[in-house]
Amino acid sequence: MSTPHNQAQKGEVAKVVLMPGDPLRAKYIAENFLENPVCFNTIRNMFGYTGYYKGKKVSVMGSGMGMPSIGIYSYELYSQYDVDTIIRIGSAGGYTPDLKLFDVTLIESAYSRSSFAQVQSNDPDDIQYPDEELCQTIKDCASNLNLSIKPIRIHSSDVFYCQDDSCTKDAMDHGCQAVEMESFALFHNAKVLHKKAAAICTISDSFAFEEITTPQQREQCFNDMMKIALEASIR
Ligand SMILES: O=P(O)(O)O[C@H]1O[C@H](CO)[C@@H](O)[C@H]1O
Ligand SMILES: O=c1cc[nH]c(=O)[nH]1
Repeated sequence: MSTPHNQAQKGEVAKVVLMPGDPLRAKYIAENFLENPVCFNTIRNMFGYTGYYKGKKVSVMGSGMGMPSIGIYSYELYSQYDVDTIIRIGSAGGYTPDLKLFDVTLIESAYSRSSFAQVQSNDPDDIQYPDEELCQTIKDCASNLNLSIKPIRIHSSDVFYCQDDSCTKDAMDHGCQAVEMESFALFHNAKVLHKKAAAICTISDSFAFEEITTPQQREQCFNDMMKIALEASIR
């Protein structure tokens, strides 16, 4: 079997998939954290790998940027590859000055003005939620590793470059502390397919101060988030 977007055969993908937006972040994790990683997808360079972490089978695959992209990959993983759990491991822009570069956040809810949920299943909710038990596991793993993880509400935006700050203001009025582009759709797909999803994001830049991480850092330096997600994936 294969799909138009994923050439993996059934059984080549683990029950748990870690999903960064950047396919090169997926490659980095596979090559640096997994034992015996095998690449199962190269279509559109959306690399996917399955290997072993502490003896347990784990997959890692890029989602691409934005809700249409993660919408396709996550739907196929859940519905055609029998994946139970997807943990997004993303980057996010901080809205508030208390979120510093490299802070690791746990997404406890995702607010969006996207039509993704409405179009996908007539779901009018503008807030989507991750799996509570999985979030608790992630918090426990962070604590066991002695790493800090900040619970936040994320803004899942359809637009990276906005013409003015009205979209940011609206999101902050809805309690969002940072922005990314995928969690809302991932949580929605998990909900309609009765699967599990969570998201961990590392702060890569900020609307409150000038500093910014480089593309290379976003690919290879978010190791705390990667370790927490890997530990959670085998629990
Ligand atoms: O680093 P990733 O996981 O791609 O996440 C964030 O980075 C991209 C924008 O630069 C968007 O996909 C956003 O959600
Ligand atoms: O979507 C994103 C991700 C990181 N930083 C941003 O400003 N937006």
